[in-house]
Amino acid sequence: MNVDIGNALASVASPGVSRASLERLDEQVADAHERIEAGMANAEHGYEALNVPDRTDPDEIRAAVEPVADADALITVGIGGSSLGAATITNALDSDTETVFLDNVDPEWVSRHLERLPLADTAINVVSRSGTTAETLANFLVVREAVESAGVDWTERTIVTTGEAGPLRDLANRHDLPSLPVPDGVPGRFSALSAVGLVAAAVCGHDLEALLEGAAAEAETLSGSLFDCPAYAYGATSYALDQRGAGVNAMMPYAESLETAAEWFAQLWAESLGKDDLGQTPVRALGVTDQHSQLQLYRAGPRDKLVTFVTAREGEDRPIPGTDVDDLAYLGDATLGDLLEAEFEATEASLAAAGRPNVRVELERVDEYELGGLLYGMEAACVLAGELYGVNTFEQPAVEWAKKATRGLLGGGEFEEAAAVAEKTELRIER
Ligand SMILES: O=P(O)(O)OC[C@H]1O[C@](O)(CO)[C@@H](O)[C@@H]1O
Repeated sequence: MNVDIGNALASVASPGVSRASLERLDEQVADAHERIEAGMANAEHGYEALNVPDRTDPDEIRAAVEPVADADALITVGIGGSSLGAATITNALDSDTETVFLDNVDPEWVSRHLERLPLADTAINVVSRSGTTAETLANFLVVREAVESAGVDWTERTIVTTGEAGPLRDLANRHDLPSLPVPDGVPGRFSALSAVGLVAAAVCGHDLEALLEGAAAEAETLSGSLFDCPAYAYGATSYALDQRGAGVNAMMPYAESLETAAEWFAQLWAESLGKDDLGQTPVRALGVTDQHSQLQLYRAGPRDKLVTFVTAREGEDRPIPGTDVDDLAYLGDATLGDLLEAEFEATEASLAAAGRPNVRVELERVDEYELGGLLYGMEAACVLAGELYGVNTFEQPAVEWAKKATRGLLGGGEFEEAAAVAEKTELRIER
């Protein structure tokens, strides 16, 4: 990925970061890079995430999915990092395999999917690092029951990706299921380029080597200066803008195929940096669509936002037919791609004209190689930002309270968190 941080400079935007400030910050980037390099070299927890492309074996993944490689449909049962990386990749690329990501426990939504999928020709990709995530286990049990009710042997349709121990590992061993390990020392949100994200890509027939080559090429750009490394430039600029008041980061890809990438980024950024009362709030947005909804706030609301545009320089195009509507005649000589690009450039310029900071992340096109670079680049940007914030980038303790409360509410043990639920302060306004 390439980045253009020109519209984040203080000469353009407020908040903005001066070139001199970036040069001073670059000293911290150099120190952070040394820590990152050492962490990678020692396979330290978290930093190991940036070694994943070197550690992932595409042949091992393809061998595991071979029994279901011809599936017409794929259900991935996982949540957070155990779903969003896979969804980012498969939702961005064309495939004949229909993909469904059960990463919520909304009963109507789950039932609708199970009723319409060809379960006899559906692969089941169960992913959980811990193997204990309630939503994933609950959805797996529901999917297994539905598949059995359809007269299908679920053990012939299921692949498991999980840790060395836990209920899912036990299940895989007990039923001799094809299974893959999750990478040691890699938090789920950083594991898109491991089996966690690539099993789904393999079932869909995507080029795993290209994904990993794109990531590896991005890894080669990691250096001791933000001025030589797009990922560090993005991470450092986002951090610097947050320090100057841009506490929100709207991730706004100008490609439908990258909509899920914004959702993946939101977990990566929020769960890694949201600690010690610090962190920048990611907002999922989409161009051109959100020009007709959120742009008003981005351009004229509080000066508390960075907008991150992600664009692809090349892509399939389609002409706009001529029209006899005079006011729209100018469209008749254009293509949809021309319109998309013009709207992106106009929106980028409209924010700059209003002094609203924005950064452009550029891909050549949306393919496996570029996706691998984007995923790796944003992971590296996040690791660097975590170093600059001085937070523990790779843990997520704040999510545990609600898990305990949930278990308590469902009779899974005595948890004071569950008791707190009953003590809710109420002020009900009823119809
Ligand atoms: O892969 P697991 O262990 O099921 O966890 C799923 C997700 O839940 C979290 O642990 C947060 O609860 C995320 O960090 C993780 O990606």
